[in-house]
Amino acid sequence: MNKKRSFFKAFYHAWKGIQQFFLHDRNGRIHLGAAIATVMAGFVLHVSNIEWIVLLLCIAAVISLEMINAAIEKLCDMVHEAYHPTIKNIKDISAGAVLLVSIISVVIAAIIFIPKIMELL
Ligand SMILES: Nc1ncnc2c1ncn2[C@@H]1O[C@H](COP(=O)(O)OP(=O)(O)OP(=O)(O)O)[C@@H](O)[C@H]1O
Repeated sequence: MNKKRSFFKAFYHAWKGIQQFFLHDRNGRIHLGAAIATVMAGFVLHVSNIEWIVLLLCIAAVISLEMINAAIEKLCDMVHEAYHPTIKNIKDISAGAVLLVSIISVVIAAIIFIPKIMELL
């Protein structure tokens, strides 16, 4: 297979992964909803270019980490479905990474949005 073909094939598989996550994963749909709400708030509250960059980076960080977390969970379930302390440790650390970035993203969103909401009141 030539390089150009394999590049498009890899792109196609990655796109299928994104589709699978947003359509069939409960957390994927929740994160997609939160991302759409954030973007809508950005338009309504007229955020600046730099604020858009920060918000989009937060959205990308949270969603991509959640995708990796979902993949790790699936791998764990395939390798060892029954209870195992190491699986617990792996899943907890993976979920903790998502929680950490999510909390920081909420704080960043609050820093950007709250003053703009206050101005409207
Ligand atoms: N096989 C296992 N062995 C030990 N602990 C597990 C195991 N499976 C799940 N757990 C524990 O349960 C928690 C939740 O795991 P689970 O796989 O249900 O993920 P989740 O956060 O509920 O994600 P989702 O909502 O996507 O299913 C883990 O963080 C871990 O503490």
